[in-house]
Amino acid sequence: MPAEQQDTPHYWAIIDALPVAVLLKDTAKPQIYANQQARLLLSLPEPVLNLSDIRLIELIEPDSEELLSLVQNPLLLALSGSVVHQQVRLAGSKQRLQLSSQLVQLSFTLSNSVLVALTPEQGKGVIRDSQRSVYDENELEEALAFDKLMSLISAELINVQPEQLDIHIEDALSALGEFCHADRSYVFLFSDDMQTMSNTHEWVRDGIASHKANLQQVPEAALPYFWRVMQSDFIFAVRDVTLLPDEASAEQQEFEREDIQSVLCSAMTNQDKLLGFVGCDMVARKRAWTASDIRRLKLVGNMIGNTIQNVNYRLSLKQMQQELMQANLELQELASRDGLTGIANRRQFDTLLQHELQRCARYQLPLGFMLADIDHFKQYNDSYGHLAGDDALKQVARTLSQTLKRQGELVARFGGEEFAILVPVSNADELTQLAETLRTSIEQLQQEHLFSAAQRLTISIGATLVNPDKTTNPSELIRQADTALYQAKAKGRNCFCIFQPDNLPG
Ligand SMILES: Nc1nc2c(ncn2[C@@H]2O[C@H](COP(=O)(O)OP(=O)(O)OP(=O)(O)O)[C@@H](O)[C@H]2O)c(=O)[nH]1
Repeated sequence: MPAEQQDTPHYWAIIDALPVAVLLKDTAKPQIYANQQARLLLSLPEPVLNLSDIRLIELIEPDSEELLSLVQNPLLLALSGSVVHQQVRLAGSKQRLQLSSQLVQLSFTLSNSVLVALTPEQGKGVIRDSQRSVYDENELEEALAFDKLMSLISAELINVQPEQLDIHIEDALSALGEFCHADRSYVFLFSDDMQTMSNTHEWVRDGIASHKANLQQVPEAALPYFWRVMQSDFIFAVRDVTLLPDEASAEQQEFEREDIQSVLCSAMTNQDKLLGFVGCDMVARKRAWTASDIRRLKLVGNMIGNTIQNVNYRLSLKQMQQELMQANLELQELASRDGLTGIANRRQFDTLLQHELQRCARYQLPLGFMLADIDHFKQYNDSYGHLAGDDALKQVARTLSQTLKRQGELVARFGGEEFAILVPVSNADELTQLAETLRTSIEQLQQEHLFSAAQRLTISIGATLVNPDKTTNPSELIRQADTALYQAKAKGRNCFCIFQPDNLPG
């Protein structure tokens, strides 16, 4: 086994004894080694650390006295492979420290290592550089331009409509690719069960091949090393993919297939859950990713991750609302139907009658109303049984409904074996014709009823025609139709009567 794959590098004894605080990380491995001086300076109990231990070290920007956020944390940036030279102060200490990092190719290792030295301000660090600021002038201008562009894109993303989301994400990716001088930039999302990842959005420089179509539902097993590093460090920064360790052979093959020389990916998270990642590839040449590249990538990743979450929340809220509305409609429908016959029930009828009376009063239209009642239904039940009675009710309901098909016509179960019928007729003749049609439609069913005069199932109908005004009372209409029905029963059944104001029951 090569030396750099063992738990502690064999050259460690030399670094451990240095009189300067040094952190060392092999870029291909998650562990970070702190030498004796670093352990003393940073109060670290163990020499082997991981990135989460480093996140706990609070650093302060000594001029502004501001606590450095995770995104600006120079220790994390340095250990992720960026070259950093920056003054910092440890929380709780007054001493200014010079934090300097360097990527080194140690002759006895295969991959790159990052050396981070923390030296007192006046001291001479082993890898201390000239006193240059983190950014040179060009970088500063680029950083400003990028930030301006991002604030424009993020403003548009705040209330982005779901159908516009892809365009805005692609804009952000193209800005990221251009400013990081990359050849490709992209977004991958993990499936909910974290078993696969899919390339959802991509930007490619002119002349560079796209691989998006082949990168759908890529299983964890296809890129195990990448998956592991991403889950533990939330960042995957590789300057030269040929220097990846042996355990990353699957990744090396995939990078080769896509002609990738350098790659940089940063996780998109929501409350510590990995949603996916945003990344950049170098195809034409290698690139030692800078602190600015990482900052940009994290910014774009956060922006896209938050927007996707936001759109998903809004979509699921909308879907929930629609489901609720649908359930409500179904409930309303259920509450307005008669359970046995399936036609409108009394409650629905009352609402519609009120509505029709008002409509006809407004437009000065006549309204016809009928009550239809099955003849000798008690005897039908008694002779053929209650279930046969139920079937007869269903059959009558279906026949009446099928006979009345015109707009505005309504048949409802009024109660027991009685049906209420609303018809927008224009005169008494029309009402008479309709009543006769309904009566014969039941008679023609030829449903046996030996205890009825016609020897078959029949109905009697009481009908009335009104010219409603604002004062017309629904119960008056019902009373009139009921009076006419009583007359039809008295006349011998299987017939209809139209209400006449002077025809009082007798
Ligand atoms: N099977 C069944 N019968 C019902 C239902 N609702 C009411 N009935 C029956 O309908 C019958 C109505 O009887 P009555 O009001 O005496 O009238 P009728 O026998 O039809 O006599 P006329 O109306 O005078 O011709 C009763 O026996 C009720 O039990 C129902 O949902 N199913």
